[in-house]
Amino acid sequence: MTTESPRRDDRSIPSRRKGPLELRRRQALQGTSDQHLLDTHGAGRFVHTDPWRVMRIQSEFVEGFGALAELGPAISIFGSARTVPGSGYYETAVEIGRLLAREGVAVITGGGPGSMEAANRGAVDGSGTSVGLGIELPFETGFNPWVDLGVNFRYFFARKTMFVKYAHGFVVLPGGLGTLDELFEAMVLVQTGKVTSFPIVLVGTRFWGPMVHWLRNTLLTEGMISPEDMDLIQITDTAEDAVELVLAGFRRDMQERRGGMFGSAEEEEEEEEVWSPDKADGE
Ligand SMILES: C/C(=C\CNc1ncnc2c1ncn2[C@@H]1O[C@H](COP(=O)(O)O)[C@@H](O)[C@H]1O)CO
Repeated sequence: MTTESPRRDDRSIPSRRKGPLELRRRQALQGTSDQHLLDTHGAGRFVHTDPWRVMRIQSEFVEGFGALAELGPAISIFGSARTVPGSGYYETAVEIGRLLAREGVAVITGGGPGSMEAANRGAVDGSGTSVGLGIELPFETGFNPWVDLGVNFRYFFARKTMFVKYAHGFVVLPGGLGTLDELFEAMVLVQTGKVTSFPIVLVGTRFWGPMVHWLRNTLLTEGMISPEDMDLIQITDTAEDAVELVLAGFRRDMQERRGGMFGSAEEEEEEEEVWSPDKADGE
């Protein structure tokens, strides 16, 4: 039995061109790169590959940097997503947001409910800039209504970079695992010199006291941290103190910078003498 060759233009045979290739039958049915890229009907397998993920991660950094570049001085405030309006912690967070706003300092939070909402609320109340860096979670919570500039992240690590990069310090209210994660990440960044002049203020001596006690009486006594690591955190009970402490570092920093730029020649010489690399080598 002889088989006739199909005609080149037989429309019943799937075919398409891809650059220099001409593809037919099953070869032609394996979607184009453009289709994979543009198809919005359901998540294609391709979007779950690691190279694709890298692009998404990159875009989170690009969008975050773009959105926050012009923010000016800012403080990140953390605390439980479960703090209820009217509670002491909630009201303290509102007050901290308000006082910072009145100092012309933007408030950055995780954009969620509880203490995040309270701090954003205070920032709006104080006519300041209220930022929320949201995180995509399995249970959608969305931004709290007091976020004026919201950026949503899929990846915790990209979001965490923004909390540190665009803030001059952290204020940490009582919270759970999310808050502890944010607190300890900041402590490690300061401890390892990845960020400098970065005050971390804990609010709530009753709540944080046992943790500070454990740091001192277990981690420090067992040699897991150095005595100076205990200086990474400061602790208070009032909104006023929290704002004073967190801005003291920032103000000192600004003064030092201004001193460096506008200080007297003697001061600059003195500074140079202290930090001379030759002197440091000789030590
Ligand atoms: C649990 C509930 C909502 C969760 N929504 C959140 N939205 C944004 N950011 C969040 C959310 N939950 C946790 N975070 C981050 O962690 C910190 C609070 O976590 P904790 O475990 O409650 O201490 C907070 O600073 C955020 O950055 C609805 O009840």
